Amino acid sequence: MERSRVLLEAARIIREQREEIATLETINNGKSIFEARVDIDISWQCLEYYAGLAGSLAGEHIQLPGGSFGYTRREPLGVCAGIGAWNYPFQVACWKAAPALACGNAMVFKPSPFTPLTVVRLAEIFTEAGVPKGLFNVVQGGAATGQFLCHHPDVAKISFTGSVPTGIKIMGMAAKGIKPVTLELGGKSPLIIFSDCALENAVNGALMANFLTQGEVCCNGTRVFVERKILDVFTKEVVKRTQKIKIGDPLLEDTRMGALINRPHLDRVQGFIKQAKEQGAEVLCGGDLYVPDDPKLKNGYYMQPCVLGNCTDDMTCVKEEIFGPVMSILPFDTEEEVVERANNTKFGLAGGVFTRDIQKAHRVVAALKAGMCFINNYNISPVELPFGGYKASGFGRENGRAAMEYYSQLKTVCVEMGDVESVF
Ligand SMILES: NC(=O)c1ccc[n+]([C@@H]2O[C@H](COP(=O)([O-])OP(=O)(O)OC[C@H]3O[C@@H](n4cnc5c(N)ncnc54)[C@H](O)[C@@H]3O)[C@@H](O)[C@H]2O)c1
Ligand SMILES: NCCCC=O
Repeated sequence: MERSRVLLEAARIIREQREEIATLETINNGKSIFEARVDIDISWQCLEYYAGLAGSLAGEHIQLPGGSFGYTRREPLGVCAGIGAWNYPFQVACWKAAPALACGNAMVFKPSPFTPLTVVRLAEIFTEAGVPKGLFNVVQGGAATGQFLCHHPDVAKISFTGSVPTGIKIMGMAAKGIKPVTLELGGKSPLIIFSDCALENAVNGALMANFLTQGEVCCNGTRVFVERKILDVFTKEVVKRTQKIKIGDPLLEDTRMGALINRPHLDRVQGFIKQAKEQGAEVLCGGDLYVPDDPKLKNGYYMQPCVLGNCTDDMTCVKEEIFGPVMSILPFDTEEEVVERANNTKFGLAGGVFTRDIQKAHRVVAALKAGMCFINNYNISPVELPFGGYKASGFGRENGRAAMEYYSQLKTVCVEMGDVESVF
């Protein structure tokens, strides 16, 4: 209950300072202030949620013959290392810190060197809220600092959010120390639009699935499978809406797409579009650099959100995570065919389906090999729901009750009520 009170106080301070933290996050990452506010809201909700669970950590009582019994205790792991990506800097830190602290652990958090700012504010807020000195710590740095944390003998667990190649290295380092690890990695998720969907919702869902945070979202539904019967009408509407997305200064109220994280990443995303064209995809809209009118923004890392048509499953843009505002549209004819194609990927983070047929919706998500599935919506993040991947997208879960298991360990106590019968 004491941990709960401190987390609730931290959540209250975040709510109170929402605007200031959101502004800092926009400067940190380049996402629109509109979205940064949502991220901050999800962050304080996460702290409130785990404040609610902190007092519920409990074990089991198990009866044994002759009045003996056993019981289990959920105990903290110790010092947990959190290593974060740059796309949701404050939110990722809260998704790790809240369950870690609720379970009684300490955390050392390393943000991405591209977004060092807001997690420092989180540490200050924890201190103001009453988190004891040294319980939540921030270290800045890149790969070398991350490696140091993973190898450190006092670190008991590693919770990592980032790319698959780095995830592989983290798992290797964790293996050397026999440390449990949570891996929240990348994706190339399918979004399946059946012809019996509510079209406007499906179009909204496709935009949500592709263009939040400049498309730099791990669970984005970037392979948009559309039933051929509605391919033209759906595509036309998606293109029309994509062209209306307001790009520019992320601190302006009406901006809905800000700047990508840095020049090399922007060049990488542009490279994927160039390759898509070479492989036969058609750019239906966007894809070019965007130069805002404001002269102070002219060297910013802006691009127009892009919709690709004429895509096939073997194209690089359909197989690899682009992590930018690029949607690939793929027609399909039957449910069986689309499920098979949707699952034909090394990733398994998320998936979505739009249909009015509720039986079909549940049948399809049951068949998807993905950890986070949406029916008739996409990319909302209720903190009550466990989030995490299948296959190369990682394992372990953040959010929901499930995360408590990943930040605690189970001790079993066996209690003898009779005499000891020795076999010797
Ligand atoms: N599944 C999820 O919840 C989730 C959420 C956000 C982002 N992501 C993924 O993250 C990726 C983008 O983020 P990124 O470019 O920051 O990823 P990244 O793997 O390059 O870096 C992630 C973090 O790991 C650190 N790091 C890099 N090399 C390291 C090493 N050898 N040892 C220890 N730490 C090291 C970085 O400094 C950074 O803090 C995308 O693939 C995206 O899908 C996943
Ligand atoms: N809504 C946050 C999703 C985290 C993945 O990038």
